[in-house]
Amino acid sequence: MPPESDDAFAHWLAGRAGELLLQVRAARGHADPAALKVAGDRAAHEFLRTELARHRPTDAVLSEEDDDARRSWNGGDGPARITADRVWIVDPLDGTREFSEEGRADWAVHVALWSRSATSTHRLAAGAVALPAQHRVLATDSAPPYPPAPPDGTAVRLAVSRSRPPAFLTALADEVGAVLVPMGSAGAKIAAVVDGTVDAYIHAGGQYEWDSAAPVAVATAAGLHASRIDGAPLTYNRTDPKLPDLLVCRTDLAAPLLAALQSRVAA
Ligand SMILES: Nc1ncnc2c1ncn2[C@@H]1O[C@H](COP(=O)(O)O)[C@@H](OP(=O)(O)O)[C@H]1O
Ligand SMILES: [Mg+2]
Repeated sequence: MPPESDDAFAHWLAGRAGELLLQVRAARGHADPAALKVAGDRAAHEFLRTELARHRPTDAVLSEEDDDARRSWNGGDGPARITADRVWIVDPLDGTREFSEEGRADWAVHVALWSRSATSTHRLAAGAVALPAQHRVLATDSAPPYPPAPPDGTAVRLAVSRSRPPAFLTALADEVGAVLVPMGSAGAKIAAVVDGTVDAYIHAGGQYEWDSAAPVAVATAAGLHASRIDGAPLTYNRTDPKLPDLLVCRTDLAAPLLAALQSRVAA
């Protein structure tokens, strides 16, 4: 039986889905990357859906792999999650592209619980990010420590999408004296901020709630800054699941990075 508390359950779910993904990867190999992506997405999604239905039958679920997941609900009859008090926001396989590439470890499983009664602005009551190929799970049930500050004089290391980096980031990096660190998966990038491998993660131009919910729950549990790139709070379980940009960083970097982002956001 899985653990009872929501935090520990999220940790368990993400870890088990991650083990399943490692098995799918080992069994299928990398000869057909497109088929491997589909098999991984489906296996992790079905596992999460089944276990959530079994152990949290009255909670709603928003999963990237649901047919209508990307739909924006403007009035009318929305899905149960819109009025639900508790919604699991899951990305069964974040960094699908990297999962299909041999040897890469920058892909993740995201499991977050949004709760209407949570007091934080993002209302994420629990979260877990499994990094199966890195053999670790970051989760709110084992609050990660705040990352160590790098030695003085070290350039700011800025994690950025490998495949869809925001166009303005090269100029922004020049402005603040940062180096860009391309990496796959929002979860893997935020995990790299949590463990101090990089100092910040900036994304813009498109993403959905499931791409950031679980990693943001873990990052804020560690005391890190997480917001939209204009400084507004990240909010979840909205009628439109698009959440196209974010900044996650050490708190001492939030003000200078938001200031540098301000002109780009307005542009
Ligand atoms: N412009 C965009 N529009 C929609 N989704 C985007 C996006 N840029 C990144 N993402 C999503 O954010 C996640 C991390 O992206 P990246 O690895 O490029 O940093 C990926 O999730 P999935 O792998 O779950 O699809 C990717 O699809
Ligand atoms: Mg994703």
